[in-house]
Amino acid sequence: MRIVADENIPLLEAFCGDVGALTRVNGRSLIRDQLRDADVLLVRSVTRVDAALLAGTNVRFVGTATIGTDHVDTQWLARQGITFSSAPGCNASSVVQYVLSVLSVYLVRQQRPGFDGLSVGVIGAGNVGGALVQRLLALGVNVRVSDPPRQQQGADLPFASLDDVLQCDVVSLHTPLTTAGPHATAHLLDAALLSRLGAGQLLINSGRGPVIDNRALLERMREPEAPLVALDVWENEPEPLPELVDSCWLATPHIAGCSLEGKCRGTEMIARALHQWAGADMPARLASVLPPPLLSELHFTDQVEPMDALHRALMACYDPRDDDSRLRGALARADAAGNPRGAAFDEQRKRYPVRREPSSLAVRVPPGSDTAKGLSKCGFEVIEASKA
Ligand SMILES: NC(=O)c1ccc[n+]([C@@H]2O[C@H](COP(=O)([O-])OP(=O)(O)OC[C@H]3O[C@@H](n4cnc5c(N)ncnc54)[C@H](O)[C@@H]3O)[C@@H](O)[C@H]2O)c1
Ligand SMILES: O=C(O)[C@H](O)[C@H](O)COP(=O)(O)O
Repeated sequence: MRIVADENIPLLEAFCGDVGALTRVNGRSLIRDQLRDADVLLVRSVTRVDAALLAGTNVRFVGTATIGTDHVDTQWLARQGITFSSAPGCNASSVVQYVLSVLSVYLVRQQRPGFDGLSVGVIGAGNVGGALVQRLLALGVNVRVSDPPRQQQGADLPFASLDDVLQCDVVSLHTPLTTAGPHATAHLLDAALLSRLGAGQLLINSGRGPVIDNRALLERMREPEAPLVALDVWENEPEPLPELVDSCWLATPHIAGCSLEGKCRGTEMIARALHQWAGADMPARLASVLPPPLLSELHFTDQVEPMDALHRALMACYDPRDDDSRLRGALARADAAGNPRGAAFDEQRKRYPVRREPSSLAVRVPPGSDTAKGLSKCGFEVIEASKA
């Protein structure tokens, strides 16, 4: 079996080496000629998988190590009898970590005492948005959810109208990108809806870029009383509007889901599907290839304010300002050298530093304290000092 795979899917040799011979490729520039002898194609979100790429090839299995599937023409694959598999939920906790860290920096910036009393509107409450809602409710946040499909299914969530959701202090987008059907999300936030957001509000998009009309957002940000904006995803990646990047409070290169754990889960999920399709037994290797949890030096005493401890723990694990400054620096260097900005954007993703999720960080705290409770609610491994 010949497997062609994106060079940015980690650990494939360990997980799929027994199924076939692996050839690594740049997923962004992949063309049909490179798939002549391939039976299997494994991609990330940067490869458009459709008739233009696959017609006339022998590829019979396509896997994407991602949650999102908008880059794959699944209907065409089904018509051709090509098996398709994705990795639902694989990096959901990584995206939740990104949002919690962004919120924590926002709270400090706005000089708010903590999560308690903050209102957050979540648009799309599936694997990512649903997990975020549970974390936020546990932290005492006033959460409002817009997710018409889940509301129609009778899910138990604090549903509200889109109008009400847009009045929250923070609005966070977690829908897939869809262009058809009653709940299509392409340009869901258009000029009219963006005009309802005002100064002091924060808009976060870590779903898919085209869910917000990026030109309309740029126009809105040029007007008075504009909201703060944190974008991880963009229209026309890897070449977002330069002025939009400049106007954002936090600009990151589509890395919200890029924790080490999230990437490894993505690999494991498509490897499992591939083994099943090939009729082979899956090697149980994830535990042995993942680095162990960090042995943290973080240690909080009775003196620390719970919100201060939570902020410091979140930042110790992941500070989105680091990704923001790396992206801006890379784009500025590309501009100065006359190099393409898209290559600089992609390079930030390819060379992304190892990022661990809160569950991998052990924090020592006084037993039974509010600090212990807050850290647990954000998913940290809490060691109460008396037991340490
Ligand atoms: N930035 C990143 O690195 C990153 C990482 C992971 C996922 N994502 C994106 O996040 C998206 C969501 O991930 P998920 O795992 O939660 O997907 P999911 O399919 O589990 O959930 C999506 C939710 O959106 C809801 N929805 C659909 N149309 C809607 C609409 N018009 N308005 C409101 N809600 C709507 C669905 O009912 C569903 O509950 C993915 O499709 C992917 O595009 C981005
Ligand atoms: O949909 C997803 O899972 C994420 O958007 C994905 O992790 C990020 O894109 P990628 O690194 O796979 O290109």
